[in-house]
Amino acid sequence: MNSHKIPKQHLEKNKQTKMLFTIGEMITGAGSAIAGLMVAYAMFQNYFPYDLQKPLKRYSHKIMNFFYPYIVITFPEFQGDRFERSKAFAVIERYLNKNSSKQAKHLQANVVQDSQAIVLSMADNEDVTDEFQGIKLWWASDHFVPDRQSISLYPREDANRYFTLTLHKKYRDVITNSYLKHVLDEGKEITIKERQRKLYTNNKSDNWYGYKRTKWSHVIFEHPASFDTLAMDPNKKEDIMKDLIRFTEAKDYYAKIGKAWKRGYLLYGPPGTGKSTMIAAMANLLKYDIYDLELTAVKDNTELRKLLIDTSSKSILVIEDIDCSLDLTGQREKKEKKNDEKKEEKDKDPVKAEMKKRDENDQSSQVTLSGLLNFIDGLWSACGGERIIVFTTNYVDKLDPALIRR
Ligand SMILES: Nc1ncnc2c1ncn2[C@@H]1O[C@H](COP(=O)(O)OP(=O)(O)OP(=O)(O)O)[C@@H](O)[C@H]1O
Repeated sequence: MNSHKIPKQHLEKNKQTKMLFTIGEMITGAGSAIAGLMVAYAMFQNYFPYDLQKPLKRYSHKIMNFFYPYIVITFPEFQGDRFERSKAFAVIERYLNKNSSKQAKHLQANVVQDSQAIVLSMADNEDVTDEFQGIKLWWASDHFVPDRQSISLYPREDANRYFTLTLHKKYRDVITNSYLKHVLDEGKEITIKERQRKLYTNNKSDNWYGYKRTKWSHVIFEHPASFDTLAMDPNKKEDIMKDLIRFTEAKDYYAKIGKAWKRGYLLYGPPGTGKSTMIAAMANLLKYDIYDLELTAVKDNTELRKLLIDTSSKSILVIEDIDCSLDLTGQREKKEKKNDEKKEEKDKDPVKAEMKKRDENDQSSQVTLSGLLNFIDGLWSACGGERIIVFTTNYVDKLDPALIRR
């Protein structure tokens, strides 16, 4: 018997050709299936009664959901009246940044307000994976174009970006309870780290309302002072730095002992001995903003509270020259004395006394010591979270003991 042996090389080549053939067939098959589906969908849209389309779509969606084991959560970039960018979207963008810059091949570079660096985020149709407590999750970025044709002044009307998070049904609780909080916390942390730090000062309440309403005005904070350049006893310097760092890491401790996450410092000494420089060094060390509160521009305790509410966390609130800003140096006795004098004056010339009173009210701040103490240590002090309050004075002996005791 004659056996005709086919060479091995030939066999391999044949095999490859066959495989290519099968893949080719598969692609052609898939292509025609998709084309078929598209034709069917177009016919469905054109010929199926419009009123029946909606319920049919709803039911098919329900059936799909029953078999589909994943949950998809959408985070749109713009919500509500669409003029304000969703804070959650911005924070998620920052969070995903760390994964997307490694995993995604197509990135989008944005200059984000208040950020000192260019923010890279994944472009549309890109996706990245994340892992949380051993659970795998998928984030994707996309956009949709609204069907309605409307004229809008809004530049992004035609491109509504959104992120989707896909997870398995069985992890729903872990993800909604812990993972999303983790994403928001970490995203916020990154945002704060990369933000351009600011130096704020309070405006008079006449500017708080109307078109340009703002309680605080700001400039970019770029003071070069640091603990390295500060001339002071190295041990004291070390103590202060450690104390500051400990404070920033003590969120749980403050929560455990039931105290507001605050820390107060009183810097005192003759003019030009480095009090302001120390504050700048503190802000640079902790990467905090500074709110320089000009107490003489604050009318009363209510305004003081409003200003406090309007500050952000991770900031140093500075009240410089507290002895000059407010008459806290034995203010109570002085007031009594003044009241006696006023009574005498009123008896003599009531019109003149009233004029004087109005004038005084216009010029001087009505912020009281108790208002200030409430601001530092009372109920209102708890709002806003992580914050350091620094007072400076040239004359520590003149201060009311109630202020120093805190
Ligand atoms: N200990 C210090 N280390 C480094 N620089 C200092 C120190 N003390 C003072 N200076 C320098 O002296 C100048 C004045 O300091 P600074 O404004 O911080 O003093 P101050 O105590 O806040 O004064 P004031 O009470 O008038 O506000 C700054 O330019 C600062 O650089």
